[in-house]
Amino acid sequence: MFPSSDDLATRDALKAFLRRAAPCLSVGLTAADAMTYGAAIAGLEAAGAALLHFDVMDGVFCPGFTAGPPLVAASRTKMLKDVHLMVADPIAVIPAALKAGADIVHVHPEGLSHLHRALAMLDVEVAGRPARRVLRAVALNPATPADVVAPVLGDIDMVTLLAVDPGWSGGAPDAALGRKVERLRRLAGEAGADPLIAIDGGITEATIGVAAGFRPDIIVSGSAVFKAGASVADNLEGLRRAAGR
Ligand SMILES: O=C(CO)[C@@H](O)[C@H](O)COP(=O)(O)O
Repeated sequence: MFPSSDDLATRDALKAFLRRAAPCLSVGLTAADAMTYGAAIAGLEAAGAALLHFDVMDGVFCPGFTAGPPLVAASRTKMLKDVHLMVADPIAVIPAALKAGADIVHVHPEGLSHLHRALAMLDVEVAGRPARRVLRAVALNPATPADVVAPVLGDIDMVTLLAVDPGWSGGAPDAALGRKVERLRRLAGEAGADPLIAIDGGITEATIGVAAGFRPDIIVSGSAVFKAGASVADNLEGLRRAAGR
């Protein structure tokens, strides 16, 4: 469900809250009908979703465009705002994402010259909420090795492994992704770090069991929640059941 004020007190408390719900679903709002985003958010809250995932696309880093920080700001919700910056210049977008109230911000290292700088920009309090810091996340494309995050494991709270290139669809969690999760766990252990691990892309009722088998803390799903035919509540329940929750 939703985090209590104790769960929100520190980054570690928030990570522990998300781990208690593992695999916690982060639901991609942009898969919903844009004319009904408000109703979609209300439906997710009623169905007990804890994380609302925003795919921010700029048409440069990935195909397609989405509304970005203005949509994050306009989305009034008790869910945590999980913002995935799929943009060519995250450093330019981070200030607006923070101002919009993001609780988690993902940056991609691919094409980014200054990953440390971007992560340092995320080391701030959540906009408008007291004494709580943003969770700093790095998202990796399927072809990007887990080792890329090794130098920054001490500076991040979460790593998201994509099963599909940003902006595309059709990927699915597979054995290679499982090996990448294991490699990430090993790197984190060596660094004395303990990031949340998320899997994103190609998640359906048929594939979520494979993803859950890799024991991630978070699984991102959009289309399988909003476009799978049944109601949002039933689709969420089906995903949770198939994930073994
Ligand atoms: O970020 C990406 C990659 O384009 C997506 O994986 C979405 O985050 C999830 O979308 P669905 O495939 O679940 O609709």
